Amino acid sequence: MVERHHADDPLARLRERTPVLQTLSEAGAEDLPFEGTAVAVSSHLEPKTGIFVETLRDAGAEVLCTANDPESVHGDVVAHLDAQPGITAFAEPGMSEADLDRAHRELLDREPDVLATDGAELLAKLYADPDRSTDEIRGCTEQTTSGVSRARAMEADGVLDVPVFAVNHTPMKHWFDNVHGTGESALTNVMISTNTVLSGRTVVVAGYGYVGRGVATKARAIGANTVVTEVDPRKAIRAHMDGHRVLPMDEAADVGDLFVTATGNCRVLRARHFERMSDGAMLCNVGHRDVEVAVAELADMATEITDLEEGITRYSLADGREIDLLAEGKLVNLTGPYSQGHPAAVMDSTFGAMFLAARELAVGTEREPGVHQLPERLDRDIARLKLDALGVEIDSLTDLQQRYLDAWQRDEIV
Ligand SMILES: NC(=O)c1ccc[n+]([C@@H]2O[C@H](COP(=O)([O-])OP(=O)(O)OC[C@H]3O[C@@H](n4cnc5c(N)ncnc54)[C@H](O)[C@@H]3O)[C@@H](O)[C@H]2O)c1
Repeated sequence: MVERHHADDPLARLRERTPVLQTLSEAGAEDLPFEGTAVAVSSHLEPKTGIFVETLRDAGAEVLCTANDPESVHGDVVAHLDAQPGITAFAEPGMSEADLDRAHRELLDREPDVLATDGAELLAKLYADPDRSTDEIRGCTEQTTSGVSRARAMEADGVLDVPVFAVNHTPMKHWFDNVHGTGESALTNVMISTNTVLSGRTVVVAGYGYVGRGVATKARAIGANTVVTEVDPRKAIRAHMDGHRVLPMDEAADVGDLFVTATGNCRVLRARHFERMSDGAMLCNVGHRDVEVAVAELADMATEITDLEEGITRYSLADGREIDLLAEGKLVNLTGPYSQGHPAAVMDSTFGAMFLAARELAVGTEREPGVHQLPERLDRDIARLKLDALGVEIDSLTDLQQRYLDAWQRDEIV
């Protein structure tokens, strides 16, 4: 992980590159929509999250921030945030999973009104403790695919009694963040940390959702041969029609040079696949935490495990093959040695959508418990702010065009 060294303000450089959040921050400082509201932010505590936290605070919130992954806590960001009025950090660099668990409990003891989560861990902790009341919680806004599926699982179990906005599922999030942000940052990290050229190599991508599609498309764009594995027939045909080779993982294991898991699922790469991989194969994960590669099975097969360099662990197998695991099977774009997460330009719209979702929970009409789509008007608001920031202008419908689209007897109009 790269610590930044802007002595006085580690967020300074990123403020310039997050125009959507800066606009929301300026408007929020006038209206103070979050006044009297405590917002708990649980995310990767790195600079872009820091900007999000400041934006909420500028708009009147008391912000309680914590990590969702101990590996992605940036000490300079935490110190900078914690020193500001209206912000309390419940995280520290080098913390263990047990420390993080304790930090989450301490944060929840402060009884936040709104949760803004990445992975829904804080939401799950809330319901895991039967002594905690959710009566005063106005809702949660969830940023990522895995967190939304977790919230849906809570809803299906009849546990969830607050509204959750599935921010991941709004177009202004997953069209850009999952596809371009993860796609580019994952491959960049692999190439830098392994000093590898991917052109001409075979990249196997497990999962062809938004993230997998981004990784596979960008890998092919830089000259790699791409193979996709899937369990959903529609996603598989989409990958096929997009020009990737689709194979079961048992066969893909034979041909891959680099394997990238992007499924949100567990044990996608496991012993039966490691047995077939070629010498020098590299494995990494950009999907869900550290469960997509069965690292313990790889360790069981190894006669020697060497920390080759930061972020690369080499597993030497009895038959002489060596397999390199990147970032210990954790998210390579967020916890790898050179990781800076997603580019600021992408997180600007993601956190912009998170901000509007949290504001809707704080001051909008009360919603039923359950998982909700972000209202389309808010998604469009983010798109407009983003276009303004880019200086890109678009056309608008003429009155006649609008009437034409609204009519079913169209011959009378044209
Ligand atoms: N690293 C990051 O910065 C980052 C950013 C965004 C999302 N994510 C995570 O990436 C994961 C994928 O997100 P998404 O938006 O693409 O989700 P998605 O639901 O659109 O796609 C996941 C795909 O994986 C497939 N899949 C499930 N199990 C599989 C298996 N065993 N083998 C092959 N394919 C399988 C599914 O059919 C689906 O098509 C999630 O865990 C999400 O939280 C990570």
